[in-house]
Amino acid sequence: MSTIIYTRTDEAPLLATYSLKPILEAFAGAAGIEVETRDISLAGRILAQFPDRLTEEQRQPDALAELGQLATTPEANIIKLPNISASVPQLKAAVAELQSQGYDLPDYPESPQTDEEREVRARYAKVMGSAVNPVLREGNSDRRAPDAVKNYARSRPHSMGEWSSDSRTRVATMGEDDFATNEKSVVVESEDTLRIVHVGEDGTETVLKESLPVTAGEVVDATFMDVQALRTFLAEQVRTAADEDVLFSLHLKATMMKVSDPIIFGHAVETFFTDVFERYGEALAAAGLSAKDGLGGILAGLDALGEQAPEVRAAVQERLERLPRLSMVNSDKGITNLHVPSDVIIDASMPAMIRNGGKLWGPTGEEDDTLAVIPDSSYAGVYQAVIEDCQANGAFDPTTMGSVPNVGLMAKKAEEYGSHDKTFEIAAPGTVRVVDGSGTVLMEHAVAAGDIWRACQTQDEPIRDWVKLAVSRARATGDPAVFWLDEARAHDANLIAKVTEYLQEHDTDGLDIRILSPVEATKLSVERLRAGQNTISVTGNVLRDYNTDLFPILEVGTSAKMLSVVPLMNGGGLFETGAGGSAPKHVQQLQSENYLRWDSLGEFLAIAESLRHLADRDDNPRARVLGNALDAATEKVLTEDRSPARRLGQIDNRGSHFYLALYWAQALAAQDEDAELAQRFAPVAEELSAKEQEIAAELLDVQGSPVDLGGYYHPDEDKAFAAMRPSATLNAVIDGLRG
Ligand SMILES: NC(=O)C1=CN([C@@H]2O[C@H](COP(=O)(O)OP(=O)(O)OC[C@H]3O[C@@H](n4cnc5c(N)ncnc54)[C@H](OP(=O)(O)O)[C@@H]3O)[C@@H](O)[C@H]2O)C=CC1
Ligand SMILES: O=C(O)CCC(=O)C(=O)O
Ligand SMILES: [Mg+2]
Repeated sequence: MSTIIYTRTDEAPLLATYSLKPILEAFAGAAGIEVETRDISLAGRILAQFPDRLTEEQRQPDALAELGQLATTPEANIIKLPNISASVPQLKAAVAELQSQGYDLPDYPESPQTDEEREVRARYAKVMGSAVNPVLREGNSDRRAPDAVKNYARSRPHSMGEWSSDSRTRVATMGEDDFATNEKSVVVESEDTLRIVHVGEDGTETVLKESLPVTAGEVVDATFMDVQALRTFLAEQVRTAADEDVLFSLHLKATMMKVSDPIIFGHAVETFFTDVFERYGEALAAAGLSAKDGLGGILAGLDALGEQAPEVRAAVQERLERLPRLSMVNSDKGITNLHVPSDVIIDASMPAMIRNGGKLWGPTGEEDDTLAVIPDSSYAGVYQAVIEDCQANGAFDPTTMGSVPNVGLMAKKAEEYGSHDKTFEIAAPGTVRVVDGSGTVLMEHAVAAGDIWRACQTQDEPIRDWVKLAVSRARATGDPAVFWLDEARAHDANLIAKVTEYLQEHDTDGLDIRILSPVEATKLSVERLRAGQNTISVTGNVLRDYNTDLFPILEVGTSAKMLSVVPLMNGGGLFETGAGGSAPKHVQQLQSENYLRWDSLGEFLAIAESLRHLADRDDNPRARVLGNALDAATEKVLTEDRSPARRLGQIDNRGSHFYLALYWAQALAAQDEDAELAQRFAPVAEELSAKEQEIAAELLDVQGSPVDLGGYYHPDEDKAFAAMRPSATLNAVIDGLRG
C-alpha cells in the first residue's frame, strides 16, 4: 500500500489540519493510499525528549528522528507543514502549557548550575530554533508560484502600498567587522575530523568543538561578528533613526539562527535601552532577566525585582517616549519590535514592509518610513536594492509583473542553516582556530570577549545536486537562471569554482545561466520582474529563505501559495506547504472570533505533488488521477474565489476545504481515465453540491464567538476537531467516504 506521511505541526497549519486531513484521508483512501500522521509539533518534540518523566499514556515517540531517517530513503513521501521554530519565550510558554495539562516537565533552566540542569537544558536545546527543517531536508529546494496562482494574482491583484520617491525608508547594515566581511573559507580535500579551539592570550586552549566531521570536497567557512563594532553600529542607528525621525526596526532570524541572532537581538535591546541597562542591568541579570529574551520577557519578569520594579518600568516607559520611535508588532497592545526575538523574522518582515510602501507601524499605530536595521551585510543589500527600485519606479504591479522562482541549496544542512552547533559567544580574548586532523590550522580569527564566532559547512554532493536542479528548471522553463554568488565573499568564491565545474556536467546549450552577486542579481531580477519576465534565482540556503518570501509576497500577496518541493537526494519526496510560517495571529483570531484566515493553498499544491510522486514510484496510476483532479479543484477554488477571505462572515479556511472537496469530487467524477474512480465520486459530488447551501450555512453560523481549543501549543483533540469540523452535514459525507 502507498503511504503519505502528513505532519502534525503547530498554530494555524495545525488547526487547518483538523479540517483538511479527514478530507485527504477520504479521497486518498479511495485510491488505496494510506495517510499517516507524525507529530513534529513543538509540543510533540518537547514530550519526546522526556519519556522518563511521563506516564505510559503521555509518552510520545521521537517522530522527527524517525522522519529524518525516512527522508534518506526512496520510500519517503512526506507532506511537511510549517512548524514553530521556537525562541526561548515560545519554548517556555509551551512548557508551561504542557505542565498545566499534567505533564511533569522540568522548567527551562535559564542559567543551569547543576549537572542535572545542564542535562535538561541540553534536551530543550534539541527542540529549539529551526530544529525540524534541517533534519528533513535531505534534498535541495524548488519553490515557485504555479501558473494558476500567478494567473489569479494577475486577474485579482492583492493590495499594494504606494511607494513615493521621497520615501525615507532604507536598510542600515554594518559592512565591516561583520559575518560577511570576516569570512574565511576552505575546501577540504578528503574526509577528516576538524576541531574548533580557542586559544587565550595566555596560551590556554579551550576546545569549542571536539569533533567536526567533514567529507571530501566540503566547503567549510568560519567567520565572526565583532561585538564592539556591532554595538557601535547599533548605537549609531538609534541616533540616526532619531535624527531622521523614522521608525527604528530590527530584522533578524532569531528562530533559525538560534545562537547568533538572539545574542544580536540582546545587544540591540541593551543599546536601545542604554540608560535602563546602565542603571538596572545588574539587578535585571540577578533576577534572571536577559535582554536576549526581549523587552517582553523583561517586563513580564520585573516583579522579581520587588520594590525596584516600578522604577524600572518607568525608566523603560520614559525611554519609549523619546525618539526614535520603535516600530511595532502590535501597537494596540504596545508590543514593540524589540519585545520578542521571534516576533519579527526577517524573511517575512522585510517583504511585508516593502509590500506596504516601505512603511511599518509606529507606537500610536501610525504608518511611517523606517530605518530597517540588518546588522550583518551578507544579504542586506538585496533588500536595499529592492527598496531603491521601488523608490525610483513605484510599487510593483501584480497584474503585469513576472516571477522569481527559487532553486535553493539546503540539502544535508548546507550553509548557515543549522550552523548553531558551531556558533559560539566568545568568553575571552584570543584566537579561534579551525584545525584539521593532522593539526594544521585551516582558518583562524583574532577575537575579543563577546564576539560571535561561527563555522558553517556545505557538502559537495548537495552542491552538485543543486546545480543539476538549477539546470533542469532552466531547461523546463526556458527562463534564465542566475546563481546569486558574490566572488568577493570567501564562501561564495569557493562555490563559484564548484558551480563552474559542475555546470560542465550538463547540457546547457541554449540556456541562459549566469553568476551574479546578490545585489546585481536583485537588480537584474527586479528589472525583469517589472518587464513581466521570469528569472530563476539559484541561491544558497539563507537567500533561499529570504527570496521565497520576498518575491512571492510581492507577486502573489503571500508565500503561502507557493509550490515548495524538495526532491530528496535518495529518491524520496518531501513536499513542503507554502514558503512561510505558521501565522500565529491567525490562531488568535480563531480563538477570539472563530474565524480561521489561514489559506491552505500550499497544502493543496503539496498534496497533489505528493500524489503524483506516489503514482510514479509505486506505479499507481490512480494516484495520478487523484493528484491531477486535485490540481483542477485547486484552480477552481482560486477562480471561483473560494479561498479564505480576511473578514468574519465570509468563507474561511474550513469553507475553502469544503469547496475543495466539492470540486475535487466533481473533477474525479468528470475524468475518464479511471471509470471506477469516477463512479465512486459521482455521488459524492452530487451530494456535496446538493447540500452546498446547508453546509455553507453550518460553517458560517459558528463564526463570531470565542472558541476554546484547550491549549495553544497542545490543543485538546476533541475541542480542536469540534471547532474545525463544525458542519455535521459535511462531516457525514466525508466520514461516509472514509468508511
Ligand atoms: N517552514 C517552516 O516551518 C516555517 C516556520 N516558520 C515559523 O512560523 C512562525 C511565524 O513566522 P512568521 O515569520 O511570522 O511568518 P508567517 O508566514 O507565519 O506570518 C506572516 C504573515 O504571512 C501571512 N501568511 C502566512 N501564511 C499564510 C497562510 N497560509 N494564509 C494566509 N496568510 C498567511 C499572514 O499575513 P497577512 O495575511 O497579514 O499578509 C501572516 O500573518 C514562527 O514560529 C516561525 O519559526 C516561519 C517560516 C517557515
Ligand atoms: O526553519 C525555519 O525556522 C524557517 C524556515 C523557513 O522560513 C523557510 O524554509 O522558508
Ligand atoms: Mg522562510
